[in-house]
Amino acid sequence: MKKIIFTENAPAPIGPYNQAVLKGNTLYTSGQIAINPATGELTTETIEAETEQVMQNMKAVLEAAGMSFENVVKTTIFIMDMNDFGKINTVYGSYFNEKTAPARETVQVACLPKNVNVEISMIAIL
Ligand SMILES: C=C(N)C(=O)O
Repeated sequence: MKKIIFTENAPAPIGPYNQAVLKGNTLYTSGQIAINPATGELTTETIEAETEQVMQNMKAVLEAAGMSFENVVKTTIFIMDMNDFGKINTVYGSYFNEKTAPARETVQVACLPKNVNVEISMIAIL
């Protein structure tokens, strides 16, 4: 049996998916984009601010499942421009201990929902 995770502290889904699904002790999150859940507006002033909003949204989803970034074992980062790689890494990296950071892949894509610049999904284990 799977458990649907929902929190108002992260943006509501903008399509036919849930913020996250817990199956057993494994949490599969949907990709988060930089929608501010308080306003419904995108945070895209800078790539750093955008990445920070994405990570804050993800933090809320993890917490709604009783987890934190410590529980994350794998992430995927989708970006529009590989030139942003360093700036995104700086913000993303501030959420993890370098020695215990999750596995990850980063891919540049042609387009993302709402024309954002970064989307991140995660897998976490209790
Ligand atoms: C934002 C998303 N996670 C989506 O559209 O799939």
